[in-house]
Amino acid sequence: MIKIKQVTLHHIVQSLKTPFHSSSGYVQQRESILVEVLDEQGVTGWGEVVAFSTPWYTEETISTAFQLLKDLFIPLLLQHTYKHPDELEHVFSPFKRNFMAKASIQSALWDIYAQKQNQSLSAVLGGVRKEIASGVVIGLASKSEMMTQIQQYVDEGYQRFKVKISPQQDIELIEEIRKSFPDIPLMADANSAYELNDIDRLKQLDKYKLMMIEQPLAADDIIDHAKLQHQLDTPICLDESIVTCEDARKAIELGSCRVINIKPGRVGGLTASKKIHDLCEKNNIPVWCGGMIETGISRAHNIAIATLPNFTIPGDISSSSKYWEEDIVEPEITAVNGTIKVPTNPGLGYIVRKDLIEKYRLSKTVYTD
Ligand SMILES: O=C(O)CCC(=O)C1=CC=C[C@@H](O)[C@@H]1C(=O)O
Ligand SMILES: [Mg+2]
Repeated sequence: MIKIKQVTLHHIVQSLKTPFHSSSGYVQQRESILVEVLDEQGVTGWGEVVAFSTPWYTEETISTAFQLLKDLFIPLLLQHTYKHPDELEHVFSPFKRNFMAKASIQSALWDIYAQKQNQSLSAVLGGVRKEIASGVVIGLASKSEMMTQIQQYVDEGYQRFKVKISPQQDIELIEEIRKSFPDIPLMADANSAYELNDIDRLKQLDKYKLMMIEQPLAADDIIDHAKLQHQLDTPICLDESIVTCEDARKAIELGSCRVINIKPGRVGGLTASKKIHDLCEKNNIPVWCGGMIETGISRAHNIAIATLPNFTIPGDISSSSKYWEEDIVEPEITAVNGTIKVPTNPGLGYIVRKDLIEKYRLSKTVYTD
């Protein structure tokens, strides 16, 4: 049984090495809340709130998550005892959405649970891979900067390249990339920058052998995504549209996508990620793990979930050094020749560096039962 006796929220901020642009948002200073959970037997688990400072990706923010953790989710966590982290889903279920806040606690509980089983997080989740293929994201920038970055990441050995697109920069960009890199595994992420009216424009992308187009239309529009998918050869991958397992079921049933991007934070944690994974597997929909410009803590959770069998496409899990001068885990996460080794030691498998947390910390708040 797991009984939690203390939760500490570390609110930190780090500068990205280079600012990150997508069609819907921009990040330079990355705020995060690191969630340190301690059980009665002295085992510590770590989670991370991956919401951004403003609601440009989904509606949650660092402040909304902080508020709800403090007022609701931490007091609830402290009230119960747990045989398994899945039980938290039920404890939090009376409260709608706010999945990134919920996921941060649940991930920490998974970390504790794995340590108590003396197994890696990957093993307790049912992972089957010893290493995962690493992909990389190229944010919106000038065409020439994006080309330079792609070359750099090709040289580093990454196995999949995702470029951000928008109606202002799409066909010509992809055309130019394909001229220089005819065969790289390439995909485009639009972060909802298009409307169904843009169908002719999107159809023009079919000739570039993209692995998929991610989230072309609005997050709440799986009907139009289905109409679009029926007319496109290129598979659609849904990101923002899938926040629950039910969303995934409906999108699959309607034919709104042929691939799903799972981000544990977006869907409420590792338990929900596993459920969506299983549903997709049954329906022959491959999945991959997205990224949230996160620290090594959330990256470690992502690595663990990406070892499940239906994560067959390289995701957005890249080296810590892509964004950070120094990551707050040791060893840092490193893709070597486009591959990340999955840690085998109990729990997360990385040591969290409290010295660095202190260095980047804006505030620390402790809650006890
Ligand atoms: O973490 C990474 O390396 C990539 C992150 C990334 O591409 C995204 C994070 C958050 C919002 C988006 O702009 C984008 C995505 O939609 O996947
Ligand atoms: Mg996306």
